[in-house]
Amino acid sequence: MSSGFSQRGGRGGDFGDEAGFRSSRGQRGRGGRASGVSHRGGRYGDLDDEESGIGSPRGRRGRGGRTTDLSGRGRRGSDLDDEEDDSGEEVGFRSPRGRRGRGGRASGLSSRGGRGSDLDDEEDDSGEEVGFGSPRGIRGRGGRMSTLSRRGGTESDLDDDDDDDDDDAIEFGASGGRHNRGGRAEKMGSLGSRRGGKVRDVDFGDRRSKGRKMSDFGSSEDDSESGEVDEDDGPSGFEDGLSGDDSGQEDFVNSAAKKSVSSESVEQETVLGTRDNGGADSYLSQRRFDECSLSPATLKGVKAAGYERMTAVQEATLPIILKGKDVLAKARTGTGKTVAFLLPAIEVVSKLPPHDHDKKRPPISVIVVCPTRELADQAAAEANKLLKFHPSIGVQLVIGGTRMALEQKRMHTNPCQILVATPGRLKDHMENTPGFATRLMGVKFLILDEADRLLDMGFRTDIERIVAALPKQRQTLLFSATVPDEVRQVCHVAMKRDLEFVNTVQEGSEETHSQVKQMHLVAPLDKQFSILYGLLTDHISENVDYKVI
Ligand SMILES: Nc1ncnc2c1ncn2[C@@H]1O[C@H](COP(=O)(O)OP(=O)(O)OP(=O)(O)O)[C@@H](O)[C@H]1O
Repeated sequence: MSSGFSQRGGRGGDFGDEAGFRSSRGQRGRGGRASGVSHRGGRYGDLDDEESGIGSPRGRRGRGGRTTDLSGRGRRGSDLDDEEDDSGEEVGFRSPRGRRGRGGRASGLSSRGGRGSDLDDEEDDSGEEVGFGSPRGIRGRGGRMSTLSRRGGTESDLDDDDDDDDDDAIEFGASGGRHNRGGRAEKMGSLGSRRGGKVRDVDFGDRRSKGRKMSDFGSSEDDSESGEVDEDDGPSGFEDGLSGDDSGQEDFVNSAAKKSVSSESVEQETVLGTRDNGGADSYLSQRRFDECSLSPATLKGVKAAGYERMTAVQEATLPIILKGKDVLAKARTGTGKTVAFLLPAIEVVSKLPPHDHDKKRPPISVIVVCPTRELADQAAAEANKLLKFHPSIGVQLVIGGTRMALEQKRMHTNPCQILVATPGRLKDHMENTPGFATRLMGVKFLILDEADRLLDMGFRTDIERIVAALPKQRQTLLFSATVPDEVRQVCHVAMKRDLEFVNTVQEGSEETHSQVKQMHLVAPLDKQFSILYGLLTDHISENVDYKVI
């Protein structure tokens, strides 16, 4: 699981005195184990932080902890003097678990692309006291406390016995949905099939309901012609289901989803605190992997990886992919896409005739193209995990930023059937690595992960070149969080006419999966950065697989 704090566009001060920020774990949460805070388009100014009592969400009284290197540019961006403050001012930051934290440990945050802020944590004598309350309503020492609504409410009530002046208030709320007082819940349920249209629509039932079968698969109707098509001869189901703008498409594909959503409302669990595991597996469907036609070795790998039940995306796409169909899956990040496309890919490779060892190198059978190195790295790691009981299948990673010669050597000495790559580097190998283009003639499976992002990042030409260099007789999967025109155009170029569109994103739903915990905070502008800093620091120190956006 990964997480990220998203602050798009660097909107920090829209709330006047009460400037709020909201975090959403994994919102378009790429970048994997990033060790940095990336501020897209946002700039932080220099912040003078009066006594910054940024405590741990766990509430350790982390006074005098490690200080910080807060800069991607190698400079010290933050000086936190965590001294005892006897001025009377106390900025408190309450733990989600109700314990008070002050001071707080800090560690190295890098600020990629953004400007590091200077945090001067000086004593302040203003007498201001700001408390950061617990969601459980336990009063923070010396500070205001927050009573946080547990049900999907993002607005926190700050009960301040002493002071009604909201200017100083720091609120901390949480929600599976933004500003979601009513507790909107993500739901999933039966997967309907648009017959003839090849547009599948995940009907979002109650994800949190227990013991109920949630997904039902409609049969895949597939009698249209196959084979790669020209750009002007697009996939038929695709045209049926996806013409027009994105919102229109969603209306089309989600009508069933809308119906079921309106009929049920689901109690939102507390999402404060990243380790409050209350609904940890709520994103899983009831369908188990062993109900799928996976080989015993693959199933053993799945089990060894700790997966038993499928996520919604896996449940919706796996059976179709295993039938050999091209699939365009609209799915959000962090929903289990990687496993969804790797398992069928592994199955395809495992069924291929054994490699003739007289030949120099086995052909590459699967190509996974990811937009970033981190994502590629994650996908390769996941593949290795799942391949535990397929010792003859190898995975290689080719990504920018590493020495090509090294990759060439590795590919030469370690034959691989599954290649995970970023587009630029893959193209480089196609053009410059002897024998590589020939090995690509064996490709049976092409996966374009996060296609919208690949295109956003300007990889369209590279993708088209890659597609053109691969055999036409292959299966192609395209996963994307959104399906704008450009993605559709790539589908036309790269996929078969009878592709199936599987939409696992509920119309109007948040971009982020409900399983991805979210919280928001309303704080005075001058405290925002220090609070964010404390949150991130704590999060990073406690979550090995953190992801920061
Ligand atoms: N069926 C499952 N059961 C339990 N955990 C799962 C399952 N499928 C995937 N996971 C875990 O969920 C997390 C997210 O999965 P994954 O990385 O595949 O999502 P993703 O949609 O590909 O995300 P990203 O866009 O960040 O790559 C991973 O830690 C993965 O190990």
